[in-house]
Amino acid sequence: MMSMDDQDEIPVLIEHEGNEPRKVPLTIICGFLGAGKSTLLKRILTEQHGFRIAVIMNEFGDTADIEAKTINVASEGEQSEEFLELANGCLCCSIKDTGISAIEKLMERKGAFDHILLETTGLADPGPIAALFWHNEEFATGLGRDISLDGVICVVDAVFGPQQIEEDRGSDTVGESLRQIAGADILLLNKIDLASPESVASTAALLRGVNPAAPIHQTVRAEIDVSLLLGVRAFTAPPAIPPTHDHDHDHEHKAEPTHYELRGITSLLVAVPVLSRSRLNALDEWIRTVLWEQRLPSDAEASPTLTVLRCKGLFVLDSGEQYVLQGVRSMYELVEAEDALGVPDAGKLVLIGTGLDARVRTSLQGVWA
Ligand SMILES: Nc1nc2c(ncn2[C@@H]2O[C@H](COP(=O)(O)OP(=O)(O)OP(=O)(O)O)[C@@H](O)[C@H]2O)c(=O)[nH]1
Repeated sequence: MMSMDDQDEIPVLIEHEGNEPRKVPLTIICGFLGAGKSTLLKRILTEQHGFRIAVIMNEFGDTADIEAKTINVASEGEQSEEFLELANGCLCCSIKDTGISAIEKLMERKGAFDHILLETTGLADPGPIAALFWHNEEFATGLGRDISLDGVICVVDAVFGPQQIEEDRGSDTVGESLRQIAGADILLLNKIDLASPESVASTAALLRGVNPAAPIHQTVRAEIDVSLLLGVRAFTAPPAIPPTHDHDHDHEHKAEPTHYELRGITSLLVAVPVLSRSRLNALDEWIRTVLWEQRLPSDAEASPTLTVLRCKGLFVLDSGEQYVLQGVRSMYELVEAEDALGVPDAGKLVLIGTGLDARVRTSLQGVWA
């Protein structure tokens, strides 16, 4: 498995693995500081929703007072993990050091739960964590082979979110809040009771501008049907990309003018016509060149501004087959859709990152022109 950090290795496309035993899906929760991650977890840990969820938190904090059936403490050297079995069937696990050992411990109890939620600390970039769980070879040979990444949820503060994004925009690099939004499969716009409807709408538009592929759920105290968050199979199912319209979806061209000029992060949503097999191969090569070499195939040199943080796509072949593209940074896979979704008459591709301008769109469209 590849990342841009492994400069020395030659990237290899992941092969489709075919039939394999059911894996436990894992969902990553990230979010802005104080946006409501703990509130969401507490809700999941206490509500009767019928899901047996194992939650991995950095610390129990004020959720430790939740009524627990049994408490198990496992200590190994300096590591210590605690497990709480909760009345609603959830299993709660605290991690104080690296997440992996806690997750491996948890997997020894496989059967006690059917979904894992992993909370990250505020303002952590979910990209590397998602990459870890997503076809990480080292991890995949251990207990982690039984885990599949279901999706990344980002909780955004409706009050301070815009300000946080504004601050990120002021920094020279792409800030963490933008990376979080860009890397999410689901966005929770929380605390909408504390913001005016106009402000909530403008923040939602801002989020859509950064990440047009993720549904946005507006919540108060993270109140949401848990089934909207889990089992989305963001990394194996065809992505629920909004329909493409005639007008451009580049951030620069968005209808909603926003005073948050999103420095750095842009998104490109392109309709892809029905492709022949050879065009799909050409598209694969285009994606590979952009993701791994940070250049357009027509350019000799890498572009310092061209970065793809996240990509998703659904491509339809003239044979009727459908292919799903999923990528986190320089890692991506292009596999035949597990269950073809009806017969869409065309495909689409979403790229989220930096430097995704009109030249990139033109170059991409040149693949099938
Ligand atoms: N009014 C209002 N308050 C909320 C809402 N959601 C969360 N809060 C409050 O906001 C504060 C922060 O919420 P947390 O759930 O702790 O946020 P967090 O993202 O876990 O915070 P960190 O872990 O510190 O990053 C708490 O006091 C919550 O009770 C909401 O929708 N409306």
